[in-house]
Amino acid sequence: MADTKMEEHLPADLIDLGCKLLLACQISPKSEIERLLKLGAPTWYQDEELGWSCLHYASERKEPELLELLLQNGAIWNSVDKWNRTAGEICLSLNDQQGWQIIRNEGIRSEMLHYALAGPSSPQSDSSTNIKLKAEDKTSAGDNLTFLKSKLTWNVGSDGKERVLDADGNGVMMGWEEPLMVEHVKLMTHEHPNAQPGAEGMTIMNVGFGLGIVDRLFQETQSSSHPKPLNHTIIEAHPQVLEYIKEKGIDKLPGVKILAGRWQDFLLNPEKLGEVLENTPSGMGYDAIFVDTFAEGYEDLKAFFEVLPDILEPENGIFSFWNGLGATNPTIYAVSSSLAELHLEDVGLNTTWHDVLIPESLREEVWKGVKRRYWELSGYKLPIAKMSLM
Ligand SMILES: C[S@@+](CC[C@H](N)C(=O)[O-])C[C@H]1O[C@@H](n2cnc3c(N)ncnc32)[C@H](O)[C@@H]1O
Repeated sequence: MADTKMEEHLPADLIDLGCKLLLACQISPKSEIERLLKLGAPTWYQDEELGWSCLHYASERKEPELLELLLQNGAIWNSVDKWNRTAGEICLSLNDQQGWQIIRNEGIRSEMLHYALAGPSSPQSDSSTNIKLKAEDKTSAGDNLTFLKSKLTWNVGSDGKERVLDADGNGVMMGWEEPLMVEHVKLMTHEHPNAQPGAEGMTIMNVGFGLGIVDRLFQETQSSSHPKPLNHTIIEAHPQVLEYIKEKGIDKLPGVKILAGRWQDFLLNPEKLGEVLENTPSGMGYDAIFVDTFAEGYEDLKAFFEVLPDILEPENGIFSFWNGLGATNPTIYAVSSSLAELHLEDVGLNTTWHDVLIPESLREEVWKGVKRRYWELSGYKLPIAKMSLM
């Protein structure tokens, strides 16, 4: 957004061209916009009043070629206005599916390119145009190691549901997510051969205990006719959550094994990986793996994807994860979900998406007393991924 301090350092003629481009994107023909771009008009420039970029203004015109022209000339697909809306949201509000797809596709292209250029082992590189799927702060919600040292509080929210908050008042796990966890568990277990009557039971790995909702559901889905999990491994890193697990006797349940530490300590360390696979019959990998941690970003999730071929049972194994990154904005959420699908494909997994509606009532009451709202959408995209058969 054009802030006055920044403008002091910009050449006056660049600011002038930026303002002209914003105006041209509202009222001028494409030829005039092309002329300004040739003169070097900055496509990243945003006005002060609304925080709108040339792409926001152009989105109101429903002219696909104009959006393409601006994107080809460096317009930033995910720059947000004062209300956290990208140009994609302007298209959605005008029911312009074509315009929205152009912006979303540019998001996917640019994010994939970013990761391809960053390479598999480079440090967390970043650029102003790529999605900030990780807060850049060192507070508890933005940094995993800070979070793991912070003090947690268990309480009941005004929606009557239990929740865990971190030291800064951010929701680590909130009871409103239970219906979504129910869907995850259903889709991961119902059709699996090892969960059918008479079968031996599934081998399950859950990363991140939180309130233990998903773990309770994994135990409960097995009825008198369906077997309980044969093995249920939980990886959890926060010392207070580990205490809570002991207090509740979760670690004493048949088949349950607690691995105390970060998932990175177990799964990215070849010596420990053997220990993790010992829990599965003939070391072939888990039947179901679910990941839902806290204060981790897309880079961490992608690193998790990369170990899946070593830990997921290849024939019928099912992987799913809490799909919460970018969920404060529909366009960014769509791009981050597609990015995950493409990166899962890179490691040999096919993803199907299940759309789950989140009722309005669940979206309001729950946030009282919580510092940072992490969910703004009416729907949840639930991923189910399996090894693709060659
Ligand atoms: C959102 S909660 C999980 C909620 C859980 N799915 C449920 O149904 O209640 C996240 C959990 O992940 C744990 N965690 C965070 N980072 C972790 C890491 N790197 N490795 C293992 N556990 C982690 C947190 O301590 C917290 O208990």
